[in-house]
Amino acid sequence: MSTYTIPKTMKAAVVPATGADLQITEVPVPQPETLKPGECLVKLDCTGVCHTDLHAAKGDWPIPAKTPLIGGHEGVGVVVAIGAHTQDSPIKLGDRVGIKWLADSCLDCELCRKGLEQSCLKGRYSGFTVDGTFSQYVLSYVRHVTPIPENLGSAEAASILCAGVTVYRAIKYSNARIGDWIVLPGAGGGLGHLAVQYAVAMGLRVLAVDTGADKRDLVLKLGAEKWIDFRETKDLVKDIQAATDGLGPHAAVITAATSTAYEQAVDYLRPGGTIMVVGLPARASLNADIFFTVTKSISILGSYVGNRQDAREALDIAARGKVKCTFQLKPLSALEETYHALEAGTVAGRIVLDMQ
Ligand SMILES: NC(=O)c1ccc[n+]([C@@H]2O[C@H](COP(=O)([O-])OP(=O)(O)OC[C@H]3O[C@@H](n4cnc5c(N)ncnc54)[C@H](O)[C@@H]3O)[C@@H](O)[C@H]2O)c1
Ligand SMILES: [Zn+2]
Ligand SMILES: [Zn+2]
Repeated sequence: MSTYTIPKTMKAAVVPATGADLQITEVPVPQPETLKPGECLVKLDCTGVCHTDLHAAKGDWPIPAKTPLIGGHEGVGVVVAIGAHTQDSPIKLGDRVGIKWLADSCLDCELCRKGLEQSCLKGRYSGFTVDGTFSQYVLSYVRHVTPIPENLGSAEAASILCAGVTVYRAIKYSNARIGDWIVLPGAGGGLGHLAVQYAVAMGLRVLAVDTGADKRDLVLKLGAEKWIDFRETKDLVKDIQAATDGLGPHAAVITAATSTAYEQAVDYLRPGGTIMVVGLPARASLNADIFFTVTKSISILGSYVGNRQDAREALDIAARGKVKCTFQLKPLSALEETYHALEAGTVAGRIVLDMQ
């Protein structure tokens, strides 16, 4: 079902094989008459670039992405077609919606019913197991696209759909309460700079850890109270504890894409503290000292994006102006250079691609 004119081909960034260079090329647009019930076609305004897209293209994780792959999972656009015979669609033609990492799930298994739909065994992942948003149109699913609040621009909303919702949920489950200290290793990156703002909005005191003057200036402007440059400190544990009343932070939300950022978390956290495992470095395992994890009563929790409700809450907070993504808008042709910049750690905030 569509009242829009849909072209036969579109521009897309394709990863032909794991680890291969990106190709910007013309690919077929899924046509409205081929959509199954429950599927929809979204014409994208823009899409954020998450470090996850780079991990997927490089094959960093134990589960490989599909190939050829169109990556991307922070897309915002307009619904231009809905599959025939779709029952009770929560969205209509012309609605502005977001595409997040979890493209679809069964909504009927125990995990889905309990709100852990991102771990559904039938889950489909944008830019990983199904094609994502580095293209002008994307096929998605009416039950999982996220309505975008009217007063939030598409480019402003894009990175809330992955980076925002992920850190919002991680902070929510970190057990940190108003007035507590939270340390954010990776604070100057895409996830991290939003984490600073969600944490401040929740009344937490933020110690930001990252590197370089650009990221320092950004996180202090966004409300971090203290800053440590991980490349300059001689003793990270001592400096983090000194910055947080001598006892260490109550929680750590680790969004760095390197395993070194995890190494000393058990040592610097306050007894009773929580480590939120968010950053997904390549082929990494957590090495936590068991004796101190026990005697300091440390909780170590994995946190995986967020469910549909988390996405709506994270967007609502952004729409009310409490959290603003700091981004640079670039064309799709800048994706390759964006990957190099993420690898080099030189992106403060986010890069968002203009798909029009
Ligand atoms: N758990 C989830 O559901 C989830 C969701 C989205 C992204 N991620 C993962 O989160 C990670 C971050 O993604 P991003 O898009 O924000 O990446 P990014 O590259 O924008 O940010 C990472 C930041 O970490 C900093 N950093 C590197 N080493 C550090 C260290 N030792 N200490 C402190 N900071 C350090 C970098 O300078 C950079 O600013 C990626 O691994 C991504 O795959 C996880
Ligand atoms: Zn992401
Ligand atoms: Zn399910």
